[in-house]
Order: sequence, then structure tokens, then C-alpha cells
Amino acid sequence: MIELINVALDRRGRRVLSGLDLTLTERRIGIVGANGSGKSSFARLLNGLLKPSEGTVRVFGTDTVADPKAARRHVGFLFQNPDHQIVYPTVAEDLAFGLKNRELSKGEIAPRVEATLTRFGLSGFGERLVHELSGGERQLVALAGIMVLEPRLLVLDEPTTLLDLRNTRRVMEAVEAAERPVVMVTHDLSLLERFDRVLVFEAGRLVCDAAPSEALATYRRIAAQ
Ligand SMILES: Nc1ncnc2c1ncn2[C@@H]1O[C@H](COP(=O)(O)OP(=O)(O)OP(=O)(O)O)[C@@H](O)[C@H]1O
Repeated sequence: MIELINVALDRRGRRVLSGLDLTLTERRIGIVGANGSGKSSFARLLNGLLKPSEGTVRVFGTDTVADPKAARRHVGFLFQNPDHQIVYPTVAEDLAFGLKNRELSKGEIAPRVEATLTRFGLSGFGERLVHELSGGERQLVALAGIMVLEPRLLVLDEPTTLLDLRNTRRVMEAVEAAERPVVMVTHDLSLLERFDRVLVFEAGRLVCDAAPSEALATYRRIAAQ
């Protein structure tokens, strides 16, 4: 599903990730680590938003440098800040945007948008103005905007930071129901307890790659130092 071969990443001339050799095949993969440890940078490598400075990143066999367009199609990426994601004034227009780009007809788009809104508990939100929604509602709309495109893999960068408990549950249920692999960066360790694999980053390096119980214990130990 995801392969990183000898990957390093520089941002503005500074090495922010190094020594990454990984094959990720599990359905639910969590990413944790301190602020600035490289989690978002890692997530952005997976859909070609950032290109490796050294090495190769492949998603479903597609090299993100050789074919960034195909890589982006495979990977639905949710930004930390929903305002970086939402481009259209109303919720329904925003969800329809990506589908129009894929040249679906109006008759195909409307029911798909409605079904996705319902799945996220947002039915009735279609005509609402995005800028009038709460931060949490905007986060849900941004996630719905990705899910509606049915990507093969979801990469979520702190998807629940703005959300209350009910909406956090809703997001996690939607991710579960999507029946597709997810890579999720989060500071909410409780969300990862039932994940298959957790990667712990520290200062740009992968310092633990294990099942949740071991990985989270390692992360807590590092954080306590
Ligand atoms: N646009 C950028 N230009 C230059 N350096 C950047 C840029 N974005 C992030 N960095 C640097 O890269 C390093 C890793 O940042 P990154 O955002 O990947 O960390 P993170 O683990 O996701 O942090 P957080 O938990 O705070 O979101 C940090 O030192 C950060 O200052």
C-alpha cells in the first residue's frame, strides 16, 4: 500500500525527516510524536504534497514524484486546518467540486453528496455557508469532501483537534465505516488503542514502530523525559 525507501526530507534546507524505510500495509496506522517531530511532514509525503529529498515514496505502486497526480487521486488528505481544504461557499458546492473535476454528471453528483452528508450527520447542511459553520462542523465538512471522492487511502492530519466528543466519535465511526485504510496523525492517544500499528516520531526519526500498547508506552516514556 505504502512504501518508503531510504527517505529523507529537507524543508528550507533543514533535515526534518531521515532514515525512513517502511512498508505499510495495515488498515489503521497511527502517527504520534511531539510537536515539530515531523508527523505532518511524513503525512504530506504520502500524497505527494511534499517530495522526498532523498529516496522514494510509493502509494499503491505509484511513485509520488513520477506521477503526483495519480498519487493524489489514491490518497485523500485531510489538513489540520479545514480552511486549507474548503474552497466553495456552500457545503454542497464544496463536496460537489471534486466530483465535477472527475466529470461526473449532475445526476450522479447530487445523490453522492447527499449520502456523504448524511453519513457525517450533516444532512440539511448542503445549503449552509461554510464560513458560518463552527470549527468542528467545518472539520467534518472537510472530511466529507475527501470521503465523497472515495480515495483508496485516507491520510488524516489531526482530524479531531477541533471536535467535541460527539463529533470525534462521528469522525471515527465514518473512518471505520469507510472500509479503507487510514493513516492518522493525532495527539489524542485514546483514538489509537484499537489501531493495528503506531509509528512514533521524535526529532525527525522513527523511534518506535509497534502495536499501540507498546508504541504508546514508548511515546509516554519519551514525553516524560
Ligand atoms: N513550511 C515549512 N518550512 C520549513 N520548515 C517547516 C515547514 N513546516 C514545518 N517545518 C519544520 O519541520 C519540522 C517538522 O514539522 P511538522 O509540521 O512535520 O511536525 P509535526 O510533528 O506535525 O508537529 P505538530 O505536532 O506541531 O503539528 C519542524 O521543525 C517544523 O518547524
